[in-house]
Amino acid sequence: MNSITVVKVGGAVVEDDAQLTDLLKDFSAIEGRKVLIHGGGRKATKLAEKLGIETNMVNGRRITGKDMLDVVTMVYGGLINKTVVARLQACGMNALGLTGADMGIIRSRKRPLKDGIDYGFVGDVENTDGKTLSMLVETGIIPVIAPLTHDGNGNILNTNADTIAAETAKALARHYDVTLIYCFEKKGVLYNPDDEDSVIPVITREDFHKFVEDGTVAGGMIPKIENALSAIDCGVKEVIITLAKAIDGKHGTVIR
Ligand SMILES: Nc1ncnc2c1ncn2[C@@H]1O[C@H](COP(=O)(O)OP(=O)(O)O)[C@@H](O)[C@H]1O
Ligand SMILES: CC(=O)N[C@@H](CCC(=O)OP(=O)(O)O)C(=O)O
Repeated sequence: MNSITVVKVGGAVVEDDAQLTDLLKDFSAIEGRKVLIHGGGRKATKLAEKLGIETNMVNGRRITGKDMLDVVTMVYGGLINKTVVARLQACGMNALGLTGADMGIIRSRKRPLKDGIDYGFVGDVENTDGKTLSMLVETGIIPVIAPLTHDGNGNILNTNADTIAAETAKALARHYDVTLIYCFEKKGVLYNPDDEDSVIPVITREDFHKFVEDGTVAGGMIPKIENALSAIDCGVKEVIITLAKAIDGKHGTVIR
């Protein structure tokens, strides 16, 4: 099987222009087939605040009312996605910006009430079209995917970018040997959040449960590792969580 690299870049990097430019240069240098998934939660929160729309996050997921849905559609599908595509084109990469609605690549279902919480216009992924993505990739296109999905009835839904990355990697695993790299602003999953160099080299499902229990892993890192583990369970060959400046696959935390 041919190989493919799926890179997910998080909100803190997307928000910082210099970091984003560096990451896109490094992403351009990755050899072979590749796909980029971007987040942008922090940018959406800032724009929403300017517009007087309050942000509420529950378990790392944004409660997405109608006004917030408009904000995230503009920020993820427009501002960030198109900026990233333009920058990649400048690096000589034939990038194509997509949301999950484009070519119907990621279909989702509006999340039902969970523990009495109404997440609003948030989508749980039901199906990802790896065949169409691989067709694009095989013609030399580099898909750049925003964290937006559609329900097949004309509605855009907001979906966590780490989940989009895992689901995309899983769908591509039927066609390729997939390496999934989650990059963010830290060197990996850390034993001690105050010690930047305390990178945990390998995390298994067993370690993960232990780290959640003792508080080593918290906040947004919990769903990120859950997504990483689910990708491994579904045939993704390798998952790495690492610093945006170190996406060469040789650094960070390996999820097994
Ligand atoms: N053990 C840990 N190691 C590294 N980061 C951790 C850890 N536990 C919690 N975190 C937090 O998780 C955050 C990453 O999750 P999140 O903000 O959702 O990332 P992203 O922006 O890439 O989606 C880090 O910024 C950090 O604050
Ligand atoms: C439903 C949900 O929570 N969606 C996320 C999508 C963006 C995202 O995941 O961005 P980061 O990777 O920068 O965190 C949100 O709106 O924050």
